Amino acid sequence: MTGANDHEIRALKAALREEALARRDALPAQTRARAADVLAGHADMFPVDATTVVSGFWPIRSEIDPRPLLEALAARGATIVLPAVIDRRTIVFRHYEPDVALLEGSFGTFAPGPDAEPLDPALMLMPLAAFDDAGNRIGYGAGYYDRAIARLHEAGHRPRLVGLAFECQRVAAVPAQPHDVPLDTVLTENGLQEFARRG
Ligand SMILES: Nc1nc2c(c(=O)[nH]1)N(C=O)[C@@H](CNc1ccc(C(=O)N[C@@H](CCC(=O)O)C(=O)O)cc1)CN2
Ligand SMILES: Nc1ncnc2c1ncn2[C@@H]1O[C@H](COP(=O)(O)OP(=O)(O)OP(=O)(O)O)[C@@H](O)[C@H]1O
Repeated sequence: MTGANDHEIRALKAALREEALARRDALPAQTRARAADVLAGHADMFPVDATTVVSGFWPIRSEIDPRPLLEALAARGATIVLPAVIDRRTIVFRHYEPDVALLEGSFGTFAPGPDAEPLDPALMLMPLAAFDDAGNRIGYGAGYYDRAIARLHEAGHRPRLVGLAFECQRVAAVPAQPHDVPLDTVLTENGLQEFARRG
């Protein structure tokens, strides 16, 4: 890929991100609360048991709230982990237990501290800014998730990637770059959508 093309893709992604986040920010409280409940109502669609490590996230800004869904999965025995930013390029996933205090990290995120056990998720419930009908996603632009997934792939793991989002974050097409790892599934207030599994 040429430098100019890459530059154009980045600019297009930035514009799509900004527009989708503005739509997400504008959602009324009732829509958000209902969406969180709808997500939790789909917990049975995920094959988890007491051996499954599931990554969630502690919602920031206007992100959809995955916590009721995480609680439902934990009730079925799943181990929940949350992303912790450890440097400008890296997130690790740390064991989340409801009674342990979360520490505030970069960008207003909250995560378990360094005493919490790091674990690799088999099911990743991922935040996103925008997504399309092929499962391409855009995050906040830091590349944390894309790098974390690349690392898991290198270690021989193929976690199932599930984006959690509002329908207003759906766009016609996300221009994918070589490092972008597409979603297997997206779950919105309208339900689950499976994408063709690649690789
Ligand atoms: N809830 C939640 N937790 C998460 C993430 C996430 O997307 N959501 N992350 C997913 O990676 C990691 C944190 N990464 C983040 C990266 C950037 C921004 C952010 O708000 N960026 C600013 C730009 C900052 C700058 O570059 O100056 C922005 O978008 O305006 C937030 C989180 C780990 N934890
Ligand atoms: N596997 C990777 N190895 C090295 N750099 C990467 C990798 N994945 C992403 N990056 C870098 O991270 C930066 C941000 O990428 P991108 O715009 O795709 O982020 P994003 O999808 O919005 O973020 P995220 O994946 O954290 O949600 C880019 O400069 C990209 O080159």
